[in-house]
Amino acid sequence: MSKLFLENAYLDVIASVDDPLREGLKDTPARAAKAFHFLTQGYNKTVKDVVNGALFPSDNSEMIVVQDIELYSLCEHHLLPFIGKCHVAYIPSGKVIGLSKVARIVDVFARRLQIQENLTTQIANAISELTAAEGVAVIIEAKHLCMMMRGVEKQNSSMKTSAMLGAFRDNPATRNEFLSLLKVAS
Ligand SMILES: Nc1nc2c(ncn2[C@@H]2O[C@H](COP(=O)(O)OP(=O)(O)OP(=O)(O)O)[C@@H](O)[C@H]2O)c(=O)[nH]1
Ligand SMILES: [Zn+2]
Repeated sequence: MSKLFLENAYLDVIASVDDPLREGLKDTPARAAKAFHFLTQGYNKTVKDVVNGALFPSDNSEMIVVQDIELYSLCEHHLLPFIGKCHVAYIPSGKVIGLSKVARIVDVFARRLQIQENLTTQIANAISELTAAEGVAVIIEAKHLCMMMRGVEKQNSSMKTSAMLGAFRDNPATRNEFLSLLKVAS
């Protein structure tokens, strides 16, 4: 989508409630277009690009947990933010992934228009495909502004979603180990 198209769209949005040419608002369409482009940058990225080949051979076959990855996304129903934390675990099978790349993969999918359930599954599937791990688990805990600052206006509820693949789905002991590791660290 062209930058100008987006700026004009924001101009119309602002004009529906205020004078878009008044001093305080005159640069807002350009700023808002830039911000929206940033918030949806995941559409311009692929997992392969962000991982940049950072997969390393390893004999380790124990659970690896990356916890409390901050997450900012936009709900596809209202275009309002949902904000929270993502926890990722995997059991490697011959290779491990660069630590920062786990967070980068989260952002590839979070920086799109999303519902939390699909975001969770997409992250898990991407890590599974990339690493061919024995198992992958993803948990997201998030608060949705569409439920807080409008609509039902509940300030304290949050949603937890999970995706469990491979050993995490098949083996309750593996799943429990992951859940207790999260508790120990929090
Ligand atoms: N399952 C799920 N629902 C979401 C997510 N983000 C927003 N929603 C919900 O999407 C639903 C859209 O419902 P609609 O009735 O079409 O829209 P609405 O009239 O704005 O609904 P209210 O929010 O209840 O005022 C709402 O229940 C939202 O809470 C998400 O990530 N997952
Ligand atoms: Zn919403």
